[in-house]
Amino acid sequence: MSRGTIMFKVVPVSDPPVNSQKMVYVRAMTEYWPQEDPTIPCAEAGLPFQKGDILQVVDQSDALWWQARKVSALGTCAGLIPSSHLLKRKQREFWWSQPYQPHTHLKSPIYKEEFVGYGQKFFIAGFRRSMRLCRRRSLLPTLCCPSSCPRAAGAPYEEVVRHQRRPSDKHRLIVLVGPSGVGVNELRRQLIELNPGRFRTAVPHTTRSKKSYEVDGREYHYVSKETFESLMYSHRMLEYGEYKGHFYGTSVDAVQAVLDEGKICVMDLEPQGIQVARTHELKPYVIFIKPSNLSCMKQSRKNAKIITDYFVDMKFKDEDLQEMEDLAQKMETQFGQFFDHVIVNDILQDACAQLVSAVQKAQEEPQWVPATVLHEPSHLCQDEVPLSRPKKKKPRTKTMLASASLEGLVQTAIHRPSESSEPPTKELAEHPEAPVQRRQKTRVPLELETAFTQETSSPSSLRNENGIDVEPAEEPVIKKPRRKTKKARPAELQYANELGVEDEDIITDERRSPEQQSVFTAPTGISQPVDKVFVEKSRRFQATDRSELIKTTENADVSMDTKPSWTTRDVALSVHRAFRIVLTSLGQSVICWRELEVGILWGGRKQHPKVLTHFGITLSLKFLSNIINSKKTFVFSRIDFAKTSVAIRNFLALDPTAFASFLYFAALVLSLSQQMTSDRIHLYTPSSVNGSLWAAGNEEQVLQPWILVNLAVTILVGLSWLFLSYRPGMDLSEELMFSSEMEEFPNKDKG
Ligand SMILES: Nc1ncnc2c1ncn2[C@@H]1O[C@H](COP(=O)(O)OP(=O)(O)OP(=O)(O)O)[C@@H](O)[C@H]1O
Repeated sequence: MSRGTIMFKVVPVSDPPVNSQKMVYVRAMTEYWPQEDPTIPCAEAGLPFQKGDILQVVDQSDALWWQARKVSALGTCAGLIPSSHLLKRKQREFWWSQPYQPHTHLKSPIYKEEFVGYGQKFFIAGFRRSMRLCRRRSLLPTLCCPSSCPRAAGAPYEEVVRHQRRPSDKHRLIVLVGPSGVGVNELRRQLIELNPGRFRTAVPHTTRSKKSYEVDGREYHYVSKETFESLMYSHRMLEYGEYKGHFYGTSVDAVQAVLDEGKICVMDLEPQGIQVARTHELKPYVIFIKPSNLSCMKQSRKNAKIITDYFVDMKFKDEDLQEMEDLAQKMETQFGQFFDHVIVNDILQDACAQLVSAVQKAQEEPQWVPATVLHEPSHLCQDEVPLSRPKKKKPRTKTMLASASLEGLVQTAIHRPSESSEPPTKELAEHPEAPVQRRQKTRVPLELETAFTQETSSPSSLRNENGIDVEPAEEPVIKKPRRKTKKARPAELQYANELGVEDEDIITDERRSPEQQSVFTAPTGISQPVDKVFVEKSRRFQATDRSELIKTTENADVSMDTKPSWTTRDVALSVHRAFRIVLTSLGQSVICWRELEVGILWGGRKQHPKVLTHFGITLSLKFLSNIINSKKTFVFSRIDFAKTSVAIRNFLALDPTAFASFLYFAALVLSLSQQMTSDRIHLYTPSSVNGSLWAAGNEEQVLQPWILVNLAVTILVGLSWLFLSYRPGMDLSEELMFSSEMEEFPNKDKG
């Protein structure tokens, strides 16, 4: 259907296989459908791929369109795929064209502590606490997650190499990922129980204090908050969270310790944490545990229980299963490219068998691993695919490399990181990729990027080897902003950064030599910082003048509003304090009322002299004890009654606070023993009156023990108040409200 001149580019097949030296394997981090891409020069020649597919890139000589085939179908013809740079650009354009969607977070981890195989000789700590009930609480899921770094997330291809672990190497870390409730912990537990000598989990760190039955390094590593924070900030934590005011997390070193023992470390991670774990030292193998379909799950989870925060076993409801399925889908969409293996957990035994076999394969069979992980400690926010250009080796090595490359098997020892930075070999210099450097400095309008078959008559344009019309390197459009950039560099760069201009958008004077230019990163489409930036206003993006925005930023009062927002904890504390004030006031009011009562009774004593004299004395005593008793809320706030053993120990050690509390407690019990008499006194009517609770003549008999008990109560309360005055400022109630740890007990099902 094309008109005008059609130009074909015919490249002779070089000897032997096409560009074998440039054969690189990549994992697709996104999907691509050529039939839906209007910019592809020939949709039929396009190679569709999905996230996670491993592609063999056989030709990268074109800046925009590479040729590749799927490793799963190496016998087929190579097809066209967008180059890394072009695909990234397409992704950005696609992103901008999308309506605004608030970021949805996946759940974040918290930790549960649990014995496994109760009565057996090993512990498993650090199991996640189910988020089902407690997820509504405010947690601090501050995951240090480079995947949230848009640059890392945006890399469309990731270079991978085939890696076979040598028997002398440490084992690869096994990471299990899955939606809450799918059975991640169950499978891990089963795997470890199967062979505790071979599999282990990493011991997590916590900032909470050790319980009496715990051993440091067994359930947890107990560390100070400062130590924990330093681990966090030095990126030594694979993931961490806060629960009940304490930090919990699993460190790289804890995993390393298991691997150093020669065991296989099995841990579960939230998908956001996978990127952090992808290091040279851990080489994680990620297994996604996926729920089966709803009807199967209803059947298989008929008797399963959800372990909740409160240790109440609950059955799965339909909506739980639905939620699990939805979450699994979201995880797959967002993080599927990082999964090395997927296991559908339907029949538990089957899933467990699959897990054992997958773990075995991960350790003993060749696998595709990210090149960065294999070469050196990873650079977490590395944006582009490293895309090293394999160096042309001397004949002997070359054969070895070529054959290894062809087999798709490159050993660690062969593939050295230095290769990417090494200067090109002679052969490379002989066949320079057509003006690579010029392409780097050239801005190709997007519409021209696909103009393989179009003719252009622009006299000022050059034509690159692909027949793409490009503007010459010395073209003024490029030069102008470059000079400008140079002049206004400090301020502009600062604003540029504020406004999210990426480094690659800024033209500098540096000219990269073709030697440094990786064929993979051919940055043909370098853009310039434009005058307009898109700013989100009223839930959509609108173009705004960059200079205006800078002015606004300058003029705006940028002082941060550091006013802390109210947390649930603050509300609880305020309510507690308010209650304390109300209770105290109430106590004072009761005392006033007593005073009034005594007054009234004394006033009427002529009528009932005997009884009322007793009343007067006893009520005065009661009045005194009430004054002191009104403080009892505070007395009991000085001791943690939940920890009875500690309280008794303190009492025996004659700790004044514990002693005072026990005296109060005794006083309380004594006063309750005479409560009935107290009620009769309150309802006193002379025995002569019809319906009186008092029999004539026995008032004294009833009142005698009442007076004695009240006397004892008053003495006890007085004494305890004396003891308390040793430590007047102590009040544990607020602390206990939040920091009391729940005493857990073994789960029946699992015990
Ligand atoms: N295939 C299965 N068939 C039947 N029951 C299962 C299966 N897999 C897991 N279960 C049960 O489902 C419940 C939840 O499993 P588990 O605690 O392992 O989930 P999880 O993925 O670790 O979730 P969470 O992170 O919320 O703790 C457990 O009672 C477990 O025994």
